[in-house]
Amino acid sequence: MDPKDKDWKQEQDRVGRVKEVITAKQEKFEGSTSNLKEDIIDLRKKFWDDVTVNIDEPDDVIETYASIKQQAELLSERERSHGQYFKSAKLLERMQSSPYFGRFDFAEEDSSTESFYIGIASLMDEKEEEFLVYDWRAPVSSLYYDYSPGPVQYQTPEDNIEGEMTLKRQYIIQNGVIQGMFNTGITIGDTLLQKVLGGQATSQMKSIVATIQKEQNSIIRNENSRLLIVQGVAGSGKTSVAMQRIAYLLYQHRKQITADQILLFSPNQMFSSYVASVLPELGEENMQQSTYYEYVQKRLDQEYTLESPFQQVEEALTSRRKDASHLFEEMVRFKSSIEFKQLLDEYIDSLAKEGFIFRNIKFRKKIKITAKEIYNYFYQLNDQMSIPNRLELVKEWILKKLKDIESEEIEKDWPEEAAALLDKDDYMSAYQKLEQKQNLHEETFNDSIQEEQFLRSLVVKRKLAPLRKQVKQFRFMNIRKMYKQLFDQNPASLKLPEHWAFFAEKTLENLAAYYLPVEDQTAYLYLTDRLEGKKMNTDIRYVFIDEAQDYSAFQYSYIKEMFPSAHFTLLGDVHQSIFNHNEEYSTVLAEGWHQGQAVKQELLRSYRSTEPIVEFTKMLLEDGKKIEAFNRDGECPQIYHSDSADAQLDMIEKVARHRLSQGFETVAILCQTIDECRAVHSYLKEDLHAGLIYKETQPFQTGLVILPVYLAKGIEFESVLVYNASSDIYYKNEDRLMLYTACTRAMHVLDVFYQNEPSPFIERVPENKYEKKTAVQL
Ligand SMILES: Nc1ncnc2c1ncn2[C@@H]1O[C@H](COP(=O)(O)OP(=O)(O)OP(=O)(O)O)[C@@H](O)[C@H]1O
Repeated sequence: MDPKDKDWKQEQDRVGRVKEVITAKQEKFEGSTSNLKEDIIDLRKKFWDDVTVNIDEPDDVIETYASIKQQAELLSERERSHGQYFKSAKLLERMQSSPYFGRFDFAEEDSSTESFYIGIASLMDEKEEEFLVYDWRAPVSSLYYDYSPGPVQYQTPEDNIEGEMTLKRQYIIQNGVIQGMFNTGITIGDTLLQKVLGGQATSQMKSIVATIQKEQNSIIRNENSRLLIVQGVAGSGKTSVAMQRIAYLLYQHRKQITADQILLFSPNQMFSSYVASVLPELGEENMQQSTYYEYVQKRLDQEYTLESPFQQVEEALTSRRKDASHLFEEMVRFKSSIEFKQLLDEYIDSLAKEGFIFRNIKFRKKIKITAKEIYNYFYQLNDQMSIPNRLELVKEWILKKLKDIESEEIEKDWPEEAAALLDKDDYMSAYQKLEQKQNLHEETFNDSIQEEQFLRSLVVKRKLAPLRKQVKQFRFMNIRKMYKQLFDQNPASLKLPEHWAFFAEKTLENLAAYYLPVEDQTAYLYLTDRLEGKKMNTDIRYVFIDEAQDYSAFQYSYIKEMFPSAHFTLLGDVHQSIFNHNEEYSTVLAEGWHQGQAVKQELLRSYRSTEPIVEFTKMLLEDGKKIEAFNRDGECPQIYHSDSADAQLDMIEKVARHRLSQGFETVAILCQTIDECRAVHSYLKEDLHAGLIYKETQPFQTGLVILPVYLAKGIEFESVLVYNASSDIYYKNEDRLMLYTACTRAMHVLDVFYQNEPSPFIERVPENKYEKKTAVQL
């Protein structure tokens, strides 16, 4: 449609009217926020003036407490409202520039036609009577995403509404001016989607709210399933859908849940920062975000050197190149499986009868309670009780013993000596405490004997405090030795897998060095939790797992138990598994977790890459035929042959330079290993300013970057150069998936380089799907 059109003028006039309403609301808002701000400042300043502090009598203390609490609640209520106002003000600001992105005309049966305008938030008219804009998440808005003109229906909480859609229209509005307007047919504006997808990549993921596709909408709005599993091909919008779904849930259940009750497991920290701006852009707060590895680190980092998942891949790739034993792979596979979890369960059952390992309890270098004593106490408890319950009793028993130890120690010489060494501040605060105590007991004289006793007791209590804390944290049991015992004693009662001797040897070596590889981490946590009693998180209501194909079956089972009150959304792609867990993800896909409650959805259309790139990448897979490309034109992938390492590097340099000169803002050279990345990096001339990314903690950056494929997961680049896609590098099935992952990171252009022979996976791609080159002619 063009600006001379009559409709265009009418629409622009409407945008103008809506903007006026927004301006009026903004002014009203400013008034209320500044009042609120003043209120808050005032409240903070006068906090203590309005609180009655009196601690003379117990009743006064209670009153004082109530008064402080009331004042604090008032303050936090004002602060909350201010936060809410601030968020709404930001949304209004955004809507000033672009109040809505879509419209449809709809007539309910036997009623007249009404126009519905859809935007990032709802907007009422001046009288607060009619909707000028509907929030994209409102029930009626689903019509916009699900239907083209014709008969339609949608679901409200109460009813199913049917009717006729007579028009569907999309807008690009910038700074309050309509830049583009399209009437759309079957899918939501190919034209708009073309424009969006043809744009530049940034270091932050964008929201797709204006162009959500029908198949994506059904995932975003899925309400009923306890477990929603999405299998979506590369670039099909899984991450985008996850973010939109979170925004939808926050809107739909705004009275019941808050953003901190939603947790997203993301593949790495770089990815976490990549998606961090999507929700704020939609006026919502960010959910909690963590990588699984961060969770493991929080719990085990102090005791062990932990292998990161990326070190695990790197290790696997490097040892494979050295042709190291396939037994390593076998071990990782076994330890990631449910069979290992079952083996641990059997082992834990056996510990209920014998074999538990405790630590001696020492105080001032002397053993006060021996491990044997604790052992005897533990096993004389009723064996019908669970292990955690018995340990709870053991803990109480030890704490009681520590009380006796405290009394004995107070009478010894050392506390007196230590008391003499207390520094002035400590001494003064002890003295004040004592005085307070004396006052409370209405004793008016200063008793020096009592003072000395008080100081002794203070010193002993302080010295015992860390030990008490450790006991409360169950540190009196030796998990490490019990994990070790499983491997070095091979308990006869357990059914051990083939190659166990090899697994045991390697595990014992690692434990001796206080090194915990990825495949042992979940097992170790599981053992700890089963013994101590599970650390469940019942606050979290929704768990999202992105790159779900990279989690092992054992991890799934563990995560599921960790969040018993949560609904789960898993988003993954079996074709992008580079941690070798794709079999398990296939099992999760096939069986689900919660029998009968799992819903599976497939996304087959790829939006990220141009059609020629998708047509090429799908042929890399054995079963990629059903992947559909979105019709976006572009250059054919270029495949460069070279006959030496230097020639290849030389070509890479030239092509990277060319891609940058074409104006691409994000250009990535993807390699299999970090060593390769380093080699490429040191070859490139300095004026290219290539960034080397070798750690997952580095932030996403624009310009030219070199990184291993496994760190590029979930992320996209306008231009991708794949280094060394040669027959000796990408040849096994896992390599096929890695090559597919690498090539599917490209949005607009893809260049693949190899030396001597190309990977067999490239060879099977029909030659009309790419352009073969032996030299760089630009
Ligand atoms: N409906 C849509 N409208 C506009 N852009 C979309 C839409 N769906 C997906 N995209 C875009 O396609 C690209 C890929 O999306 P996203 O990263 O969410 O896919 P993915 O399935 O998670 O990919 P991968 O598994 O390959 O990491 C992004 O640039 C995203 O903005």
